[in-house]
Amino acid sequence: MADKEYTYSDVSEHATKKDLFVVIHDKVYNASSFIDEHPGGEEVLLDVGGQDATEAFEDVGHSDEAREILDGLLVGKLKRKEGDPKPKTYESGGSTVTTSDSASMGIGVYAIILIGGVLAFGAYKYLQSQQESQ
Ligand code: HEM
Repeated sequence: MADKEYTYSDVSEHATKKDLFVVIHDKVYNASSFIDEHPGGEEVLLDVGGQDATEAFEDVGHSDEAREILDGLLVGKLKRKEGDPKPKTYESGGSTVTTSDSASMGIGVYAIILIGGVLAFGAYKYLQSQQESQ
């Protein structure tokens, strides 16, 4: 059953509390048995019912336990057709994507510190040579 393929339009037909499919990382999950137990409430799950919930799910930073529950709800995988919405937020199939942004920020900060250091050293050397020539 878990290797059944669903298109977006198949998934979008399951958007009620008793029959609730969500797509996360191109896999299709039936969340209706879990919705009453969801610590984040039923409202958020109903909001993404029948749609791609990858971004909403990853934004919350769900635990490994949440991912295990997800495994148990798997009903199939998503079959993409041309014109379907693009997969959301993940490029490498990994779980966290926002890290690349902060990594490049980090390099920028180091570059500024490095340039500042080089300039300060140059100024120090320059003043030293001025003093020596007096
Ligand atoms: C079928 C998919 C989902 C499963 C199996 C699931 C499971 C869980 C679990 C087990 C927790 C407890 C904390 C943790 O272990 O991370 C949790 C918390 C939470 N979930 Fe989900 N979740 C799903 C989808 C979503 C979606 C689509 C949203 C949309 C925003 C969402 C929003 C939240 C929020 C806000 C919390 C935090 C609640 C709190 O700490 O008060 N969840 N979820």
